[in-house]
Amino acid sequence: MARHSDAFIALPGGYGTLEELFEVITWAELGIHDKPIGLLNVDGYYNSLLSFINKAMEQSFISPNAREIIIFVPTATELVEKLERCVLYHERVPRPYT
Ligand SMILES: C/C(=C\CNc1ncnc2c1ncn2[C@@H]1O[C@H](COP(=O)(O)O)[C@@H](O)[C@H]1O)CO
Repeated sequence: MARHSDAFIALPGGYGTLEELFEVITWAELGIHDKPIGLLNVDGYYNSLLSFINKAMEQSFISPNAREIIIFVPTATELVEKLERCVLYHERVPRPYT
């Protein structure tokens, strides 16, 4: 399923959502895919996760480049716009893993 996707989107969710989210993030960090990953941050649901990730970056556990893997946006419209821009960009880049 991941291979056939153009992008990944996480809505507010629990352990299952977080597990799948971090799986595709770590795959991106490892270079297994270069597809955009969006978090729909409805009513600030993911604000505390964003703070934690920023703290991990400040303390050098997450690199600034890896921090940029995730797109945090509050609305579906904004998320689709940003993901479409990323997909258009990535379609111009050869994908060695496909
Ligand atoms: C082995 C893998 C995943 C194992 N976990 C799940 N597999 C299938 N469905 C799941 C898993 N965890 C949660 N779900 C369902 O998704 C919905 C949202 O879950 P959340 O915990 O509230 O985010 C819910 O319907 C769960 O039943 C492969 O990596």
